[in-house]
Amino acid sequence: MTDTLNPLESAQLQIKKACEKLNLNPAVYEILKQPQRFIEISIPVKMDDGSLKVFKGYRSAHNHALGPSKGGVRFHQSVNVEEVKALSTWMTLKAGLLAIPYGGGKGGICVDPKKLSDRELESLSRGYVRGLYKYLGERIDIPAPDVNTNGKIMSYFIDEYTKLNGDKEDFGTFTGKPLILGGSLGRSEATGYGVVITTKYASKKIGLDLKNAEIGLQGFGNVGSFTLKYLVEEGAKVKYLSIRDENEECGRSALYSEDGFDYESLQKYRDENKTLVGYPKAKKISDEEFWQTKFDILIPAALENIITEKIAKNLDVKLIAEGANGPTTPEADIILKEKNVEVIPDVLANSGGVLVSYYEWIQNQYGNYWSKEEVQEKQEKDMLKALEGIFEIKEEFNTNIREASYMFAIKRIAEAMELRGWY
Ligand SMILES: NC(=O)C1=CN([C@@H]2O[C@H](COP(=O)(O)OP(=O)(O)OC[C@H]3O[C@@H](n4cnc5c(N)ncnc54)[C@H](OP(=O)(O)O)[C@@H]3O)[C@@H](O)[C@H]2O)C=CC1
Ligand SMILES: O=C(O)CCC(=O)C(=O)O
Repeated sequence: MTDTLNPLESAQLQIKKACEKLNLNPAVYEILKQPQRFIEISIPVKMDDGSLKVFKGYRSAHNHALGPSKGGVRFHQSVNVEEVKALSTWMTLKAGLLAIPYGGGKGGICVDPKKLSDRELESLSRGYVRGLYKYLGERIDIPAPDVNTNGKIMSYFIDEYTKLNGDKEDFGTFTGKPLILGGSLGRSEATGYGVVITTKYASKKIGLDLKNAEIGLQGFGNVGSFTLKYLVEEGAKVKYLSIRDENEECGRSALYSEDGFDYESLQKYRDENKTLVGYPKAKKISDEEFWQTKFDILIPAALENIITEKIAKNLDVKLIAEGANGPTTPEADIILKEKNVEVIPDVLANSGGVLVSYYEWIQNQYGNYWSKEEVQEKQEKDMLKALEGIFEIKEEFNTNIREASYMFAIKRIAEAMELRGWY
């Protein structure tokens, strides 16, 4: 069997299985298998050397049964149509399982932003909004950060959007903004914090002691870094970290620290060097050694299709928490199931990001801002509610966490679609 590596097919397969298990009207799957709206744009950018480059941009609004579309914008050289569609599908499920009033959205630009100057990046970001602004809005479609985008990009987005939208300062049209532009405390931390909430919950369910667990993490960006920070706050140690390493043929290597990594020190090194390659307080190990390590918990928090069939066959792990979107291929997922590895799926594990984006959107509507403690307390409460509902379904249907999460989310989305007369 070869890995298909198509994230949209993978999302469709998972939805189909959940719909069948719930014995839903086949119309539910027919509606959910494709986005309701998909837009492709070309963005011309005048480069610093005087030349012109045209970049491809996309925005997918998967399903608006529960409310406006919501989801991040990714700047990466591998962004493509299928990927954006799949990512928007997963967003619909995240909103469904958290019971927040959104549909799924996602966007991206096919670009390696590390190769652009600050001016080129700003021009590209503004071009993205110029191409799409008619389809964005706090009641239509609400973008946020994802891979290689951040509060600075959201600031360009909001500024360009406001200019094109008759100077209406609808700050709720974008989330993940800097605090001064209506961002929420706790949003930067939210996805990693949520990964830790779900990991702690699932570890307890399967009798794993987080404090003594052997933990491997991949990625030290927004999600990976805060996952590490909050794991350490829980008293856990992360000793293995898989990183991007362009000196290696496979593009990756890993770091090993006997005493466990320290968040501040990694962050400082990465800020100064723009990479973790050469981090002095750890031993470099190969990508191969990383995947051959016996882990209790493995947290992929970088990109999709990382855990392939080949990797899954050799993995020795008890629990996987998918911090990234789509890190496990469908074939690998079958193998993990056969090996009784528990997997907290992306739609649950990393749903803390969109949850706190929702809080940001609420705060923008009221112009009234919450403390970080209030945000995190509410995040924990809302995520525990979803976890409890999902684990009830897991037990009732004797299934795994991925399928139970899909079923829990789809039940709510299907009900909304039926009430709206869509089937
Ligand atoms: N940000 C959010 O709120 C949310 C993000 N997600 C998902 O989480 C994942 C990570 O997103 P986010 O943290 O925001 O993105 P970032 O761009 O902040 O970080 C990505 C990280 O992955 C690393 N990386 C890239 N390629 C590889 C590789 N081949 N091997 C190992 N590490 C690699 C990057 O390293 P380097 O810095 O060296 O390039 C970086 O540390 C994505 O799948 C995203 O969709 C899901 C929900 C919400
Ligand atoms: O905060 C958001 O709306 C975006 C979150 C996101 O893109 C994701 O969960 O993948």
